[in-house]
This record gives sequence, structure tokens and C-alpha cells, in this order.
Amino acid sequence: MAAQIYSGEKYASRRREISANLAKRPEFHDSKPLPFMTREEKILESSRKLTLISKHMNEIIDPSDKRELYHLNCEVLGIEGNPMALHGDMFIPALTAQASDEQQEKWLSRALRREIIGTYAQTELGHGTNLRKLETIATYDVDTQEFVLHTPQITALKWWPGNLGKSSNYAVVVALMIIKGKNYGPQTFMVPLRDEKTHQPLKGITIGDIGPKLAYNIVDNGFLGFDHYRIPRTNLLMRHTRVEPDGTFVKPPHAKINYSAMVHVRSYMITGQAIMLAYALTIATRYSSVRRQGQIDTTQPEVKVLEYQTQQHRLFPSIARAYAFVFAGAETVRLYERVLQEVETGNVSLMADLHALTSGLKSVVTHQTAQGIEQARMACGGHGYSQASYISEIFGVAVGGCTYEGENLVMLQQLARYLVKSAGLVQAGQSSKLGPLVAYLGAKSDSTSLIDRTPTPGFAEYVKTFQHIARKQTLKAAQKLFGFMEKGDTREVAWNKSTVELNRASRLHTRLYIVEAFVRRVEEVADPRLKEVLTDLLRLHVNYELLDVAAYALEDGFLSSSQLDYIREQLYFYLAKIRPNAVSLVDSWEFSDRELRSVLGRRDGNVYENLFAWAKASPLNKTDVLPSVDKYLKPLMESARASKL
Ligand SMILES: CCCCCCCCCC/C=C\CCC/C=C/C(=O)SCCNC(=O)CCNC(=O)[C@H](O)C(C)(C)COP(=O)(O)OP(=O)(O)OC[C@H]1O[C@@H](n2cnc3c(N)ncnc32)[C@H](O)[C@@H]1OP(=O)(O)O
Ligand SMILES: Cc1cc2nc3c(=O)[nH]c(=O)nc-3n(C[C@H](O)[C@H](O)[C@H](O)COP(=O)(O)OP(=O)(O)OC[C@H]3O[C@@H](n4cnc5c(N)ncnc54)[C@H](O)[C@@H]3O)c2cc1C
Repeated sequence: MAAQIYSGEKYASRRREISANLAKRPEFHDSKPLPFMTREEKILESSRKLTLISKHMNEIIDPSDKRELYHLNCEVLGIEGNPMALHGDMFIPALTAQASDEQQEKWLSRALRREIIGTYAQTELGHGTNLRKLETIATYDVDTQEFVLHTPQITALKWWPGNLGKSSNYAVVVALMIIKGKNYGPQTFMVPLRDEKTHQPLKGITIGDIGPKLAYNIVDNGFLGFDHYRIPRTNLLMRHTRVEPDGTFVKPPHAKINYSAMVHVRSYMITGQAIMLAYALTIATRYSSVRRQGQIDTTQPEVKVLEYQTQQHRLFPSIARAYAFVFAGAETVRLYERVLQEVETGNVSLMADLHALTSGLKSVVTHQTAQGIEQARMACGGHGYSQASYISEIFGVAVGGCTYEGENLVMLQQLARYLVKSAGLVQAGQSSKLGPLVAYLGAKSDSTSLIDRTPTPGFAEYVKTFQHIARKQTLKAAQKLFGFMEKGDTREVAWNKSTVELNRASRLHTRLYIVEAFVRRVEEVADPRLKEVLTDLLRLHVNYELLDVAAYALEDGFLSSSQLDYIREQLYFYLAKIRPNAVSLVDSWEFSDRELRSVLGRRDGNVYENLFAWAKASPLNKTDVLPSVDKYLKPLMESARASKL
């Protein structure tokens, strides 16, 4: 099953080898539990381990393999980030996609050797979503052939970029490019921030950390201001865009080609989110198979809480989602790598499809992942609330994904633009022009679903039902938009009046895509035993997801209430059928205890002993009487007693 999750036996077994290798190297392990460390201690500890990784990487992984590097990072550094997180996640991808060959020779090679540390500085105090209104400006000075970077007011300060505050000495900075008074929109520049020897900020640079956050606190998200800071013309990233010495602007083959580092993260983060969801579910499912509380049959002993239908309903649909997300994530990574290659040859035709797909997936997956992790925390009762479970940290890191790389409700609108265009083609009788991701919009719907009406062993009837719902909502929302415009609203005003409905269409389209990705993968499985278990999980998934959106199919009679009853019964049937495999389904992700960092979710299942040892190790328990008690509480009690006398 691990080979299914990790897209092949080769990587699944490499993960095992890497974990086994690390198990023998205590210097790579956390020196104490992360929740017992201050932020400063965590950053120091993470930097120590990062240095070890850099030194010994070649002995443990193939450094050219992104997945092996990711696994090494998960095991050693963990999810709370590290001082070079953005270096790998965005700085290198930005240089790879946007720097010319000559620039790559100069900077990418140094970045890959870790001679320099970089980040991606785009968001500002005043603007993150609306990139066209960024306020940092890069004005071209023809005489010196330099760009002058400047922060004209406080809202123009770069704010949020990861590892900007303290760790990075370079950044790919996004600024509005002004040449001879003309605004050429957001462009990307390679900018030195700190002296390479002393690490002191360079003259003209104001820089620092933005302070503690909900989670992800090993990362020094930072602020950055420029005071008429000059960089050479050749620091504009020039793979696709160019500015000649005389200030002539050479347009890229696609207007949004500079957004590639964001698309990179959106494509990869689907897998990252699936893994974090699977972390929380591994912890909660293992714990639920140890925790005994209450009885189902009063003549029998107390049961494991995993026997309760409510507990199964709380956890198993999310287990199915984690599998669905990892399968969909593998597809987005393949598409991203393909688009990257095609763009190299000048073919930008798939950029819009990739952007639409990843915008929708990013939004739905992060939202459902956060929901699933929070349910996993609650499934652990009181112990879920303790940082010993580590679920609160996993939640904090994962939920950041709802915001970064484009706020979810904004990114759903990006997909909606694509859907509305497609609906326009359908309306104009040009369905043959629809791309493969939206071809279903042009198909004719049956009048009713055949779920429970016809014996179909596969998933075709479910897929058709999801397609019907997504099609109906897309066409309806587009119609609403067109209707407002026909009545005289500008497109922008009409758009704003339709966005709740448009975003619903985007979610339904994305949920359909996730179901289809799951079906595609299960159909490929050759081993009959694995196929059976995955088919059960997929059955659970389609029934759960369909119930969640059933209102759309009930309102036009596509599904009847008796069909809904059937879907419910199927859901309950598959909850019970999956129960014996539940622990194996989470164990199949093969997370080591080091990687999970959860006292509650350890493989040995010795929950109570482990919790007690953890509590005893708490720094508060080093002494029996705390200084705060000596200083305040004792005098308080003493004076209360004295006043009573
Ligand atoms: C190896 C195994 C697993 C690995 C797992 C790894 C996990 C990694 C996890 C990393 C974890 C933590 C890192 C966190 C780092 C966070 C970083 C950041 O947050 S960086 C900042 C991100 N900021 C944003 O995302 C801003 C969001 N805003 C935008 O993207 C834009 O402003 C947008 C798209 C909302 C609007 O842009 P704009 O105003 O320029 O465009 P329009 O709306 O007018 O659209 C015009 C037209 O262009 C199309 N378009 C837009 N973007 C793109 C694109 N990227 N590609 C292609 N086309 C694009 C848009 O759809 C319109 O098309 P049209 O045909 O006209 O409809
Ligand atoms: C953990 C984390 C890491 C980050 N790392 C980086 C980084 O490395 N580099 C970097 O540059 N940035 C980074 N960011 C910033 C991040 O990309 C932005 O915060 C994000 O894109 C959202 O933008 P915003 O903050 O401007 O939100 P806003 O746009 O201000 O959102 C506020 C509200 O307004 C709504 N809204 C905004 N515009 C519209 C619209 N057009 N239509 C409808 N509703 C709208 C949103 O839906 C939301 O509800 C990070 C953020 C976080 C949380």
C-alpha cells in the first residue's frame, strides 16, 4: 500500500532506507521534544540539524531527488519549518523557471550548493492578493543601467516572506517595474539583502522578523524595506522577460509567466497537505484503537473508541480524503513538471489549465485538510488538546495553506474564471473546444441518477452524478453572472454579485476532479487485495462526498430521497467494512515516530506510559516549587490567611 501512496515501490522503499539510516544517527534527532523549546531554541536546533543535513546529505539521499529530500526534511526538520524552507520551496524554483541561463550560472548553482540562502519576497503589509497593486517599485535608471528599489510608504514594506527576517541573504523580490514613467506590472528581481561575510543588512535595506504566528514558528517570516536601493539591470530575472540597456521592454510569451514560483508551490503543496492530514489521522486512529471507554454491549468490557460508529464517521472519510489528495497531488506534480518543460520550448498553452486546476485543488484540499485535522484532534478527547498529541501544531501548519499561495476564496475565483469561459463555450454551442478538464460541461446529463437503479460494479454512476452537480452549478452561476451583465452591470460588479455561487461551482468542479483522480488510481491497481481495500475506501469516499453535496442533486430531482437513503446505508456499510483495516490504512503511510513527533500516536501504542513520561519531562516539573509560587502565590495565600486572623 505504501507503494500506492508514494507512486511506486522504488520511492516507498527509499523512504524506508532513509528512515532506517536516520534511526542509527542520533545527532539527526530532536535533542528534546519541540513543544518544550522556546522559539529561539527551536530555530537554533533546526539550524544545527540543517547544517548536519547539508554536510551528510549525500550519504543518506540522492540530493537530486526532490522526494527523497522532502522525506529527509520531514524526518529530521519536521513540519514547523526550517531556516531554509523557502530556499527550496520558492527561491530555487523561481530561479529555475525565471532566471536566464547566464543568471542561473551565476546564482542558481550557488543556491543549489547552499553558498547563499534565499527566499521569495512578494507579499506586502498592504497587499498580498492583488499583485497588480503592490507598492514596492523598481524604477529603471537608463543612465546607470540600474533598477532603484524603493518602499514609498509603510504599506509597501514586504511582509510575510518566509526566512526573510533573519536567515536569508538574498531574495527574489517582486516589485512593480517602472521604465520611463510606464508601469510594467509585477516583475521578479534577484536582490542581495545582507553582506555575504558578516550577514549584516546591506545599506538601504531594513529587515527583520514579523514575530510569532499561529504555528510554523521555526520560519522567520520577515519584513523588508528598500531606501532607493540600487541593483544592476541584469538582476531582473530574464528567462522570459527582458529589459534592454536602453529601457526597451521585451514581453514574455505569457503575461503570468512570472507567477511560476507560486504555481510550483500550489502544485506540490497538495501532497504536503495530504501528508499532514495523514499524520493527524495516524495519531488519532492509533490512539482510538488503544483508548477504551464505554460499552456497546453492557455485558462486555469497555470497547476501543474506534468501535463507535461516530468515531469511524469522524475519522474514516478523512482517511479516504488523505488517499484521494495524495493521488490528486501526484497528478498535479506531473502536470507542473510537464508545463515547466513545455514553457522551456515556448509552449505556454497548458499554463491556464494548470493554474485553474491548482487554484481549485489548493483551496479545497487545504480547507478539508484543516477540517480533518481538527476532527482528528477532537477524536483524541482531552489528550488531543495536549501538545503531546502534536495535532495542534500539525493543524497550525496545515491551516496556513488556506492563506498562503493565494487566499482560498480568491483562488476559487481564479478557477471560476476558467469555468465561466468554458460555460460560455457551451452556451455558444462550441463544446468541442472544451479542454479535457472541463469536457463534461458540454455533455448532456441524464434526467436522473442511476445510483441504486442499475447494477453497476464500478464508479460510473457516482462520477456521472458528481459531473451533473458540477455542470449544473457552473452553468447556473455563469448564467447568474451573464444575467447581471445583461441588466447593465459591469463585468466586475456582476462578478462580485455572483462570487458565492461561482466559488460553489469551483468547489464542486474540484471535488469531482478529486473523485476522478481516486477512481483513476484504483483502476490502475493490479494486486487484488490492495484493489479491494482501496475500492472500499473509494466507496466510502464517493458516498460520503455525495451526501455532503446532495442538496444540489435533490433540488432538481436528479437524486431521489430513496437514493439518498441508499447512499447513507452504503456509507455506514463501508465504515464498518473499513474498521478492521483502519490502523493498517494509516500505518501504510509508514511514518516513523521521529517524523510524527507525537507521544499519543507512537507505533508502540503505550499511550499512558508515554504520556506520563512526557509530563514528567515538562520543564515545569524540574522543581517542586516554581519561582512564581515563591514570589506571588505564597505571599498571596499568606496575606489572605493573615487577614483572616
Ligand atoms: C516532493 C513531495 C512533496 C512536496 C510537498 C511540498 C510542500 C510545500 C509546502 C510549502 C510550505 C510552505 C511554504 C509557504 C510559502 C508561501 C509563500 C507565499 O505565500 S508566496 C505569495 C503568494 N501570493 C499569492 O498567491 C497571491 C495571490 N494572488 C495572485 O496569484 C494573483 O494576484 C491573482 C491570480 C489572484 C490575480 O492576478 P492578476 O490580477 O495578475 O490577474 P487577473 O485576475 O486579472 O487574471 C488575468 C488572467 O491571468 C490568469 N492567471 C493568473 N495567474 C495565473 C497563473 N499563475 N498562470 C496562468 N494564468 C494566470 C487569470 O486566470 C486570468 O486569466 P483569464 O483568461 O483572463 O481569465
Ligand atoms: C504561513 C504563511 C507563509 C507565507 N509565506 C509567504 C512568502 O514566503 N512569501 C510571500 O510573499 N508571502 C507569503 N505569505 C503571504 C501570503 O501569500 C498572503 O498572506 C496571502 O496571499 C493572502 O493575501 P493577504 O494577506 O493580502 O490577504 P487579503 O487579500 O487581505 O485577504 C483578506 C480577506 O479578503 C478577501 N479578499 C481579498 N481579495 C478579494 C477579492 N478580490 N475578492 C474577494 N475576496 C477578497 C480574502 O478572501 C480574505 O477573506 C505567507 C503567509 C502565511 C500565512
